[in-house]
Order: sequence, then C-alpha cells, then structure tokens
Amino acid sequence: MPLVAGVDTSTQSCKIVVRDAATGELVRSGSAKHPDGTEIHPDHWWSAFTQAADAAGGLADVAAIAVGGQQHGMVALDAEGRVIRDALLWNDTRSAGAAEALISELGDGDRAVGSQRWADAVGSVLVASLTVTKLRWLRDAEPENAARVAAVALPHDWLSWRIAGYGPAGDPSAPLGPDLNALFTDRSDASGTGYYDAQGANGAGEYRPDLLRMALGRDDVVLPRVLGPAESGGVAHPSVAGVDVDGGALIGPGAGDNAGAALGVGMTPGDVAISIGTSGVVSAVAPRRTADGSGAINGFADAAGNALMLAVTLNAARVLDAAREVLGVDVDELAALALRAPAGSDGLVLVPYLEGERTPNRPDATGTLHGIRLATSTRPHLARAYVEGMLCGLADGLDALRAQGVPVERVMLIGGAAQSPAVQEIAPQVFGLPIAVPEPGEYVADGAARQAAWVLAAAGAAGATPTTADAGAPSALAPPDWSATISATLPADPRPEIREQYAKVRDLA
Ligand SMILES: Nc1ncnc2c1ncn2[C@@H]1O[C@H](COP(=O)(O)OP(=O)(O)O)[C@@H](O)[C@H]1O
Ligand SMILES: O=C(CO)[C@@H](O)[C@H](O)COP(=O)(O)O
Repeated sequence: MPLVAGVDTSTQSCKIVVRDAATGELVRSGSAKHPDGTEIHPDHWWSAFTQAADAAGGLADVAAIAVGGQQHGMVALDAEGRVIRDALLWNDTRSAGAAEALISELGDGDRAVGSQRWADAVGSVLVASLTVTKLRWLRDAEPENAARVAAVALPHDWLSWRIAGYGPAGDPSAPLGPDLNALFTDRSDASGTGYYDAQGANGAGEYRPDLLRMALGRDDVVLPRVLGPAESGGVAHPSVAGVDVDGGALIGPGAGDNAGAALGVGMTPGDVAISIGTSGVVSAVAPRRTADGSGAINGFADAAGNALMLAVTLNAARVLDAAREVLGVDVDELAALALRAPAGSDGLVLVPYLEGERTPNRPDATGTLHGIRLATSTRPHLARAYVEGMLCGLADGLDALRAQGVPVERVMLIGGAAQSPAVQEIAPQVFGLPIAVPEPGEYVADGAARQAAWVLAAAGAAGATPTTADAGAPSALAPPDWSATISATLPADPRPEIREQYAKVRDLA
C-alpha cells in the first residue's frame, strides 16, 4: 500500500508522520525544533522540515504529502521569491494598534460597527494575530519593505511551495525558481488571513482585495491559489528533502493547524477539541460559521468544506513551561506538585496573561498572581495556580463557543500539554465535563497525512498526475475513515469555585 506523509510546521517545532494510505497505520515519524521568538526567518522552518524528514527515515517512498501549520504568520516575498523580513507570527502582538485602526476604518470611526463588519466580512473581529493586521503594520512601520511585497503567503503555503521546488532565485534548494503564481493554500488557512471570506461567492470562498488594499495600501500582490479539500497543488520536487519518488509525490492543499487537528482526530459536529500547545484553542466543526462581533470566537473554515469555530488564547503550554522554570522542575515534577495542592489552591489565582492575551483581546496585559498569603506561598500552591489559571482561560473560550450556539457533546483534550497528569485531573474540575483523551499523538500532522491520503485517492492512484478536476469543491470521495483512538475518558468532577475565584480577579489587572 502507498505511504503518505503529514507535516505540522507548528510554532515550536516541525513534526512529520508517515502513515499507510489505506489503513492509517503509523509507519514512522520525526521532528525537529524551531527557534523561539514571535518573528522568525522561514528558512528555519525549511531547515527543521529537512531535519524532521531525515529523522522520519526520509520521504523518498511517500506517494503524497500535505502540510499543516501555525496559522496567520505573515510571509512577505519579493518578486524574486526572497523573504523580505522575518515572518511575524500569530503570537506577535506588535500589530495590535493596526488591528484597532482597521476596525475603526471599516466601522467609519465606530469600533462596535467596525467589529461587526469585520466579523460579517471574514468571520473574525481583528486582533494582532490575523495576517491583515501585520500587513497594515508593515505598511506603516516599514514602508520600504511594504513597497517590495510581491506575494503574501502563510507558513504552510510557503513550506508547500518550497517542497514543490520553488523558492528564492538562485537558491540551489529551489530548482524551479521564484514562480509566485505556483503558491497555493487551502480554505482553512486562508480564512485566518482577514482578507479571505470562506463563505463568499456563494460558499465557494473568495479573497477580499478591498480589505487587503485597506491594510497594505494596494492589492497588486500575488495571493496563494485556494485549493479544494482534496485537490493537489503540485508534486514534490525530486531534488529537495529526499522527496524523490518516481513521478513525484502529490502535494495536498494543507491546512491551518487547528483544521488539521480536526481532521486528525476525526471531529464531527458536536465534538469540541481543547488543544493545549503554544496556543490554547477551543474549537468545533460546524456547517456554517457565525459572525461573533464580540471577537471571542473566530469563524474560520475547516479542511473538509465546513466551518471551524474557535477561541484562541496566547497563553497555554508555555504557562506550564514558565511554572517549571520558576520552580526548577520537569514536566512530571510540575504535575506532581500541582496535584499536592487542593482544588482552588486555597485562593491562589493566576491570571495567565504572560504574553499579553488574544481572547480576551488584551495585547498589552501581563499576568497577575492574586491571593498570596503565607499559607499559599508553597511550591504546590504555585504549581496548581498556574495549571488552573491556564485552564480557566480556555473554559472562558468554551463558554464563548456555547454562546454562539455551538453544540457541545464530546470534549477532547489534545496538544503537547494534554499529556500532563495535572492537566488531565484538573481539566474535568475546571470544565465540569467528562473529557476524552485521545492516545498521545501528533494530530495536526495526522490530519495532514489523512488529507494526503484523500488527495491520493481523489487523484485515482499513487503517483498519478495532479488533477484540478475537483477544484474548489469537496471531492466525491470522503477522507479515509481514520480517527483517533480514545485512550481515556475522564469523568466530570465539577469544582465551580475554581472558575468563580478566577472570574473575580480576571478583569482587575
Ligand atoms: N507532559 C507535559 N506536561 C506539560 N507540558 C508539556 C508536556 N509535554 C509537552 N508539553 C509542552 O507542550 C508544548 C508543545 O506542544 P505542541 O502541541 O507540540 O505545541 P505547538 O504545536 O504549538 O508547537 C511545549 O510547550 C511543551 O513544554
Ligand atoms: O493563532 C492560532 C489559531 O488562530 C494558533 O492556533 C496558531 O495556529 C498556532 O498554533 P500552535 O503552534 O500553538 O499549534
């Protein structure tokens, strides 16, 4: 049976899984780290991808590949395919002022009107994470760089383009050169730019050049072609990264990471995923998005033709990393410490806005510890307060999702920090719900692999020439029937006092 590869080019690392296209069985995997920071040169993603491919035993035998990745990052390319400046990532908050300016402009000076108009137009009220705000920032802060922009891509688009053999003129690792028109993306990631309406053009989706122009001052830039869920954007070039199967491996459209995870765990309406990676994400698949003018919920697209509704926090797994740093412990010791303190940590509450915050929109906020007394000045109390505060931020996101009418029938816990025993014990207390934990895995990369298998099936056979016959529409074929194995279902253990004490101090800072 042919093999397929799924890639997750995430904030902290690049992860690759190789799976059997028919059964979904995991054959091998590899990963490599990205540097820290909220701006990064995309060459680091390329180098981590090639290292991860090596660690996964190479990709020479895969028949299709697809890339999921961190959303929203601004990859600005010049006419020669060169990266103009380090990419500004989703968690870079310098464009918060630009977001406010764009909201006001679309609202003719009225913030509330502008917020609703952005939500109606593209599914989301603008915050610093969204690409369109980064383009406005570039126009104002670095006009000489803005003037050179010939194309704007997202992290997964850029990596797919490089795998296809394109890249900066003269770069030996980019034998096909800088053809900007070869860039492609998918609906899920395009829907996070702020200049793509996934429900426009009668549901087919369309770019909004007017909104791009509002941000950048012009719209004469190449935007990646938006592919359908099972459409191939090209083939992997034989001379890059050992992706050298005869005839080339098909490259799938890819996906934003949260849409990738939804495909990876096999989410259907009624399922809610709580992902604790660098970002904290509460997400659900729905037939259509709503337009939440409050800004709590982003109405993006998923990778299979539906909407993906999500609340995203900037402060998730790294809050626990920060607690480990403060306490000088590893992940297991942090969990053990946290579980030695009582629920509610005797009133010690962390409001975890360590990186500012996105939901709620407080880009300049800092974290605050409330309720410090002699009795709560212990290592277990501190460890538990960090875990509870981080989870309370996500519980607010689940409330916001419910407020949009999203059904909540099954809650699943995924992402790196979902493996923490403290998170697994405390999450059912904070959410007050039973929580299903899929077996440990890389669900974004798995979703990308599932998409690659779908693309392969839609193309007819392994090694087939890519087709555009199904452009813009879901294939007649559904994605292969893989889904996550649930390894544990944690019973609900409601401790409302944890959220009550958090709610009392959340807005004081
Ligand atoms: N057992 C654990 N307990 C707490 N945190 C963990 C654990 N395992 C991994 N992490 C954290 O999860 C994060 C990585 O998760 P991941 O979902 O891969 O992030 P991303 O996709 O944003 O790169 C890191 O911050 C890491 O420290
Ligand atoms: O900004 C969002 C979604 O809107 C984040 O979910 C990013 O897509 C980063 O994801 P991770 O690297 O944390 O998985």
